Amino acid sequence: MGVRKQGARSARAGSATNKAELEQGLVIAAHGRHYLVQAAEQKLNCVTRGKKSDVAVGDHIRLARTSADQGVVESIDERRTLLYRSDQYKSKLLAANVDQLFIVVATEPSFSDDLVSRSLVAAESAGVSAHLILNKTDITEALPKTRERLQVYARLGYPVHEVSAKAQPEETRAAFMPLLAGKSTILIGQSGMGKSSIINLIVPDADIATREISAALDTGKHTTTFTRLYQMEQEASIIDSPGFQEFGLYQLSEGMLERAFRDFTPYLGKCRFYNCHHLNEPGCAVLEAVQAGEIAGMRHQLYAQLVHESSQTLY
Ligand SMILES: Nc1nc2c(ncn2[C@@H]2O[C@H](COP(=O)(O)OP(=O)(O)OP(=O)(O)O)[C@@H](O)[C@H]2O)c(=O)[nH]1
Ligand SMILES: [Zn+2]
Repeated sequence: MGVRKQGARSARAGSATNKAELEQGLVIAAHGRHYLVQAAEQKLNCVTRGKKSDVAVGDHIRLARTSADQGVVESIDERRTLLYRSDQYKSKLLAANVDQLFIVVATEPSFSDDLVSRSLVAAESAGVSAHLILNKTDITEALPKTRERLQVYARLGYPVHEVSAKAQPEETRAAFMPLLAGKSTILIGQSGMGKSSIINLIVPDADIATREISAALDTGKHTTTFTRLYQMEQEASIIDSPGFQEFGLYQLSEGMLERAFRDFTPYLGKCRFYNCHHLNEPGCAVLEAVQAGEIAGMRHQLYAQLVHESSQTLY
């Protein structure tokens, strides 16, 4: 998919400075500074120069070969989108060039609204569309309450798809396929939501591919601790990322934050002060909407927390 050789003379060790001589590749897995890259005919184990690790899974890169199955990343092609999170000290790239983010939640165990909203904010600010996948709908006792919890996101226009990877595998597969065709999709979710079960349903050879990638990158047995990309039919690709407990967004400025909250959009520009922070200013249209119940209090609290985080950035 989109991988082709650049010119007949492919690059040899260190000799390639001309872009046209470099080979093109797609980064399909990342582990520290080691990347597995799908080049024209084979997968290559690549490293970056120096200490840089600014390559993301999903990146289209130019590489110079250093041996039959190894190479050095020389440049990264312009990205359509880039999803990343960050803490106070540094940012961590999640995936490049994805079209959509699927957030997997479940009836059980309970999911975190904080992580869901943070993921949505990351998607909004990256220009990536976001969908919620509600898995384990077969656990009927917990279904009404979970649906109710997801209403806040559905009202904002985020599609919520109900599936049951275990109880209705065929229906689940059928529900996913049209959503994936022609797109690059990243799946994220907290541990236990059923993300692996879903990946195994929609990517038939996921286990084998993961073992191969793990062996090639020499990651040992910890097969789920790295992000990987599966290329599928119908020009679709799926990125599976390891579960995480935190989703720092320290990189987002206040201006980016207010725009990443869809619920704020109707009120922006309507506050008494043109430079309103929407935190405690008099005449703030956003705060009035929170008081009137038009914006969920939980969403505004997260906004305030993220504004606080963005002021703590040390890089
Ligand atoms: N009842 C029910 N259980 C499910 C469903 N899908 C997955 N599970 C179960 O939920 C548990 C977690 O599923 P996984 O697919 O391992 O979840 P995960 O999100 O990948 O979790 P980690 O591997 O910890 O990251 C397993 O015991 C699955 O069998 C479902 O649709 N219904
Ligand atoms: Zn305001």
